[in-house]
Amino acid sequence: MTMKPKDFPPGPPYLPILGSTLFLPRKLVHVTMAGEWRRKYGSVVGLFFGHRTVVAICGPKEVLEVLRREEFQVRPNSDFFKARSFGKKLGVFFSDGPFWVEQRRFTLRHLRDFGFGKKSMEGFILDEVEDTLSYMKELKVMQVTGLFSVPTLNVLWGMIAGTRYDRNDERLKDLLNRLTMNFRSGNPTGGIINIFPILMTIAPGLSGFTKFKETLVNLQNYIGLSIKEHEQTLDQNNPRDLIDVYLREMRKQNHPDSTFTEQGLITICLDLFAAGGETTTSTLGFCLMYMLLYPEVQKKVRNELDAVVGRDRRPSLEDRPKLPYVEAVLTEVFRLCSIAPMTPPHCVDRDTYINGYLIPKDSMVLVVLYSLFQDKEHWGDPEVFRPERFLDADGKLVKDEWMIPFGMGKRMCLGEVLARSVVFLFFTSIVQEFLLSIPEGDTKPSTVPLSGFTIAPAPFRIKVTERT
Ligand code: HEM
Repeated sequence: MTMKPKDFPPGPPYLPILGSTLFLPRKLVHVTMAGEWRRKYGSVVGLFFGHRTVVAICGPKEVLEVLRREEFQVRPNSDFFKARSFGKKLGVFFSDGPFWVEQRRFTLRHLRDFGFGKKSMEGFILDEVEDTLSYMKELKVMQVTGLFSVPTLNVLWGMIAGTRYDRNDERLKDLLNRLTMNFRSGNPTGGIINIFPILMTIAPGLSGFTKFKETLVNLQNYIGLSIKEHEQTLDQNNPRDLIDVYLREMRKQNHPDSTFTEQGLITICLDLFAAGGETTTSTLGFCLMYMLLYPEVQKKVRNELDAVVGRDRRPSLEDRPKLPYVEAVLTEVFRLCSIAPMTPPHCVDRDTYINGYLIPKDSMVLVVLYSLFQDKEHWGDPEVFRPERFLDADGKLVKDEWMIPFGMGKRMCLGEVLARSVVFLFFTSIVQEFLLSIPEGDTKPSTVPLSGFTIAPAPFRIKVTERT
């Protein structure tokens, strides 16, 4: 029988072996955690995944506190998470300690060199924007799901591997579809396999692990192939992309304790691929959805773009400070849609306390960002789409400390600058170029999202009409 430690936070019932598993909601876990559970048990909720102690942080004040405190910045030692990185803690997403510090710093620094936060990143993105606009012009009516998958991936892959793919590349389409299925089949707790890693061995088919593994191996091979090509053409003095600089570092640090290995490189590429593609694509999908649902907001965005940018050139990142209404709309989409309603699981590296409750060493910590974005007391009408909440009486953008869709502190998203830039440039260029509407005969898109590791819009179609 699982023993509840003294001072462990209250939470749903738990059973021998199964722990609290039966009482976990199947879909949109974060909604139950920030709503029903917070009301019933408080902001810090204790759970058991099998024998493992787990704590869900369901209140805004506590979320901000946990993201600031040092002891919460490690990742759980999970066989399932390690299954995606050759049975080890590699890459950036699920690693920690000095290994993570070195790899995160290196990745961030070199992505910056190849375009993060600099003009050259804008060039990568704008090429993809033009390609997408031509595609939309041709189709006129289209499914939004999938519309942005290849272009957003191309931006990322351009910086990582120096290549871009055609929208119709069959192998890439297949990989993206599988990746999306993996994303949708899990949930931010890591899902059933994370709770019972034994399922990977005793019921791989039934638990979904076989499919997960198949996609993973496909992706690893895909990345591995690109690494081999880079190895053959590497010029140490003229690195072309992230893979080149990583290979150069591997050769430089050629000793057994080096954190730079080929498996490590594959995992970093996989992390960026998985963390960056689906999230940015879904955000853009939601942006378009809200433009269909709120035509008056769409009109205001277009008016602001016409006044500030005009129609003779595309919006650029330099325009951002002059477009407060656009920024308010994007912030409201980030708030209301909560693409990452929970961070990937954190963990504690020592016994610690929050609100007087014990969080035992090695407990998994689920951080519900959604609780910040939906707090009634803070927002008044959190369920309403109202970009004006981020503008003051003079129409200037108002910063809100609770708007942390990319997390906060040491583990905060490594791709924030890139993601915000991609979303801004695609969104503004599309609204500048087209009038967006619901296709004749279609019903209004549903704002009820699809569940998964992250949140995605349910499929809907859009009609684009070129402006005269
Ligand atoms: C709208 C898009 C995105 C959103 C909302 C988002 C959100 C987040 C959040 C909430 C975290 C977790 C922070 C934590 O664990 O406390 C995270 C981590 C991370 N994100 Fe993003 N992200 C987005 C796009 C991207 C992109 C484009 C990339 C890649 C270039 C990326 C790479 C990562 C990585 C590598 C981590 C793990 C960082 C670490 O553990 O040190 N993300 N992201």
